[in-house]
Amino acid sequence: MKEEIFALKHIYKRFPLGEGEFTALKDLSLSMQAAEFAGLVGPSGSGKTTLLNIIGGLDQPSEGEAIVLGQDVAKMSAKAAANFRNLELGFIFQQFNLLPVYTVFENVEFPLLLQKKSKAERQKAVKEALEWLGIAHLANKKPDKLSGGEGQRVAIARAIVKRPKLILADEPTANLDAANAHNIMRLMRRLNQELGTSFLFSTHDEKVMAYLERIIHLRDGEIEKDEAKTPKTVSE
Ligand SMILES: Nc1ncnc2c1ncn2[C@@H]1O[C@H](COP(=O)(O)OP(=O)(O)OP(=O)(O)O)[C@@H](O)[C@H]1O
Repeated sequence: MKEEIFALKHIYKRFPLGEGEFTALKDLSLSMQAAEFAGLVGPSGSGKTTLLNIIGGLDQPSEGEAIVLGQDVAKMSAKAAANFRNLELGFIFQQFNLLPVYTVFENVEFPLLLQKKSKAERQKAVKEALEWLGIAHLANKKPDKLSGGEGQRVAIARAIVKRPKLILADEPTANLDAANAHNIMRLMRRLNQELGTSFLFSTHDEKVMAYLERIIHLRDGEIEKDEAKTPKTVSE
């Protein structure tokens, strides 16, 4: 049997709006199995980021059940959710979110410090992650000395260094040119296939969609279509 990565049931998310409220997610149910490479697509405001935030324990649903890696993120305290994110999940954002005063090595090491790993474990894991992404030679550079493609590789190394089962990637190619966007997608697909890491993207980018094997179309906070497709292969 395949391992379930998350299962959302009848999720509603309401935000206060003026005197009333705005419903950003409406009775949404969705699940994902281990090693899937999937994406949320849909018009601006359709609820993609809101949904990623709920799965990532960054926000809580107003109603419904959200089990992520066996844990009920809808009922966690803020502290428990932060701990869960540090231990279990990888995040990749369009702005990379690297810490400017630290080197590439230190940026990638950071999640392992939060996990209180020993120095020897940290060094081994960071070295492996940098090698995986082909950026070992950048270890001592500061983020402001990196190109966009290099910066996003560092962000991916930071996300995979703790070997999470699930990586959430919100518009990861938005700040990259076409060649870098393809390179980054190929790398993530390789990580997905070789390490078995599940990825859930939020994207408007056709280049990202080409690599996905499942596309979940959102509209006005609901799933309009959940489509399996044949992805572009990494060698294309
Ligand atoms: N904190 C908030 N307070 C009020 N409304 C919010 C909040 N966060 C999101 N919304 C609203 O919920 C809806 C969904 O937003 P969300 O950011 O999830 O959309 P999206 O599909 O990710 O859009 P984009 O593609 O532009 O990033 C939008 O109408 C947005 O204005």
